[in-house]
Amino acid sequence: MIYTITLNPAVDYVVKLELVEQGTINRSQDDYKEAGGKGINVSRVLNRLGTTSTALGFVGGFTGKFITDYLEEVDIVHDFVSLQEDTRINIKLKAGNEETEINGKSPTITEKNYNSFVNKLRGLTTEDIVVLAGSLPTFLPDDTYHSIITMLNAQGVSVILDTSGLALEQAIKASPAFIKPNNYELAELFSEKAETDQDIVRLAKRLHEENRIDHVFVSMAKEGAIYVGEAGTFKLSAPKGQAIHSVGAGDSSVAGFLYKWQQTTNAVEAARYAVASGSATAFSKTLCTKDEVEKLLAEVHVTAI
Ligand SMILES: Nc1ncnc2c1ncn2[C@@H]1O[C@H](COP(=O)(O)OP(=O)(O)O)[C@@H](O)[C@H]1O
Ligand SMILES: O=P(O)(O)OC[C@H]1O[C@](O)(COP(=O)(O)O)[C@@H](O)[C@@H]1O
Repeated sequence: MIYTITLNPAVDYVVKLELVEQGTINRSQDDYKEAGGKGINVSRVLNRLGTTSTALGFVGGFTGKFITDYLEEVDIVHDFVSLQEDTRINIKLKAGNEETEINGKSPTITEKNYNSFVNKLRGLTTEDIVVLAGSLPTFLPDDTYHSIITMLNAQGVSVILDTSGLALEQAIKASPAFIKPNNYELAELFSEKAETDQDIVRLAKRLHEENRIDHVFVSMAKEGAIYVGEAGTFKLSAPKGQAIHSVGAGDSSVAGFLYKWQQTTNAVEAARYAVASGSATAFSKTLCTKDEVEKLLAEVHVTAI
């Protein structure tokens, strides 16, 4: 069974307009709300690809209810711990071609809340895969993912990780099976430039070899991705197209990789599917559908480097 963990979910409030003028009233041309947060997006895309998963983490208040109602509507099983305070709202502003994000602050998570959550992971086994994705709520320490991965590795569970900053820096020391930093997150992690393919390959190889991470998938938005892992080192081009809304593109890549890896255990095919999934989301108003992904697959060119 696949479990996605979103410790800091969000209602994404997407607002579209031509131009934002500071210090005056702006009116949106289109706006809508999405059940978001990285693990939840992974569950949503897996669901669209035809794979079931259970969404775990914390939700609270009317925004939390919005998320659980939505998941129930689309038949995604969830088992969140309920919080007293509201789940955050993240503002995703698309003004012309420019995307600006204001991610809200997290609700309070008590020790009791956290322990209830961890207890849900104790029964997982080698049959299970866990996706840990997104930022950590401010109430949890930077080594939270590190502790969860250590615990799950000891239970024989495969862990996929998509996070950034200090949470990522700590978590990689516990050797998750797969990570998906983007090129900026990779540069931040090593406090080094990650501008050329050579820079990215060198840093990704360090993660693969020194941190014993089986699959390192570095996403690079419209430049596609670089994969370093047991299967070798590959550059994957992204299909060309009109980016409509790229929020969730990274989460779609994670879901795409996992979906194809489960079917084939072929890392190159999984990486190709990951790029097509990310691009299909970037090219649509919301998260990708299976049809949209499969139409783009032939446009992802894989080169061994
Ligand atoms: N403008 C774009 N054109 C084509 N593909 C894109 C574009 N933006 C994102 N993607 C696809 O989505 C994937 C993830 O995007 P990226 O922006 O790197 O992730 P994140 O959202 O995690 O920062 C890329 O590897 C690529 O396949
Ligand atoms: O947990 P974080 O890092 O604040 O990110 C949360 C945001 O990321 C998203 O999951 C989108 O992520 P990506 O664009 O990286 O795929 C949004 O749904 C959510 O608002």
